[in-house]
Amino acid sequence: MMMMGDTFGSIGSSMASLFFIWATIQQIFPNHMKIAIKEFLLSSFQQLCFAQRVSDHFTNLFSPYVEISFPESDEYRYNHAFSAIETYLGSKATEKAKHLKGSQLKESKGLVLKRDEAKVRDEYKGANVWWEIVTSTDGERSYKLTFHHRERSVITGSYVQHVVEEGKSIDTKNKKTKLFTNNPSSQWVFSQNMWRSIEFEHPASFETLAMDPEKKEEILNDLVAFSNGKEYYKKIGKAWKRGYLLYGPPGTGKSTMISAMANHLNYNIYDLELTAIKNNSELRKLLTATSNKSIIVIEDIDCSADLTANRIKKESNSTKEQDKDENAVTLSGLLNFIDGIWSACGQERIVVFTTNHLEKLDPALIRRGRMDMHIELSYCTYEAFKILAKNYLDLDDHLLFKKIKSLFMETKISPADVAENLMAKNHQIDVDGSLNNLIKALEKRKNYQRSQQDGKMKKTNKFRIFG
Ligand SMILES: Nc1ncnc2c1ncn2[C@@H]1O[C@H](COP(=O)(O)OP(=O)(O)OP(=O)(O)O)[C@@H](O)[C@H]1O
Repeated sequence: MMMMGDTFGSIGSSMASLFFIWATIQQIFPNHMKIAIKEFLLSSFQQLCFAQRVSDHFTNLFSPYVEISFPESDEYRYNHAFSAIETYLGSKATEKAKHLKGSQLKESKGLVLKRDEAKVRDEYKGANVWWEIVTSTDGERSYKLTFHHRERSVITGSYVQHVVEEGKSIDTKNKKTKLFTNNPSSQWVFSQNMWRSIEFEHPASFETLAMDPEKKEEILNDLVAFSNGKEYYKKIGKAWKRGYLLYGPPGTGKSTMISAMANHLNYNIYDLELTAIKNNSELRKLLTATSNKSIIVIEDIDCSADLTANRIKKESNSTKEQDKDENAVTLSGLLNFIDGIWSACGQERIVVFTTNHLEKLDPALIRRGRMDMHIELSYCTYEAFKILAKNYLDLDDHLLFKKIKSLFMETKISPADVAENLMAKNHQIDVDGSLNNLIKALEKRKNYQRSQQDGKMKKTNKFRIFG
């Protein structure tokens, strides 16, 4: 197969020879003969170029090979297929490669070893293909894929897609997760700078999350089924997204669970601060700028903007409501994103709302189908305590566990407060000290809850006597 580079190479060497001959002629022949020789040489060179082009044309016409090119940028935009191909080829059989390249990128989890060879052969469903990186004269890089024309349907039908998807999935596995927060619109520059991000390094995991093991298993299975559900969502014709509503008192692990979700799935987190958004149009721009494989979080949704107002009241005053739509983030704006047309703009998105006050939320916002799973995170149970004891004290059992178990049955305490008592002082684990601290805290709380209960009882009795 004749390649473009080869053509330039052979024309270049012919030109060099011509210049050499011309320099020799200049010294040997008289002037009148030089002109005739020059004309002869020029016409020979033109014929040579023409012959070369014709030869290339015929070589390509009769060559059984097909080539596809994947340039690094396409119409001034970065071509993401290029980097996916690069990752895929880089990861291909590094153990067999003789030339490797090691790099530690800022956004990558560890040292990455890649194959560093210009040409790579690959095999797919019995078909052989060759990849080569080529650089044009103006420095533009592209990947050239060559294969036999009889494999055309398998290569264009599924191989190319397989390479791009595999490359993207390797990138996702290696990539560090990020935590994004929205900037106020005064800082946006032509749809840029909407979000600022930092590396997300929270160590939370489902293993260390203290909650009922069965419930935890159910959530974990749901998340995994979601992330593997591409074909399923396509089949049923629904946007590939899922909503989780996390509710419960403060310190029960709602934020910790979001971190565990992100770490488990390797998704980015977009922490959406609704109070920094002026209207629905800004909300829409922000949400469409989020990436796939991400968790969009609105924490304390009951406190975020005016989303809890009664819709019946709104409907009775629709013109006022329209004005408001343009000047504020409204419930309808948010609902529109969650399951309206905008939700289909992205793939593989999880939306999480958290609240301490479930009763304050508009039922439209949390109805099933929008928020697919309602997860209650509640006070610490003995089962949850055992997970915290394992995390903080590396302990499966202890003499004091029996007493602690009976106290948990009568006392409401958040996992955050339990964790606080078990936490090592000066990084030295002190099992007895920590467990005794916890027992004291539980007893104190038990007495407080009893006195509250007694107070309530007295009030009710007073009411009965004088009522
Ligand atoms: N279920 C839990 N499992 C493990 N640790 C927990 C759990 N709940 C709370 N904690 C600990 O308590 C701290 C506070 O918890 P977290 O912020 O997740 O609670 P929250 O429910 O989001 O609270 P808030 O409603 O006040 O935002 C965490 O950093 C974590 O150490």
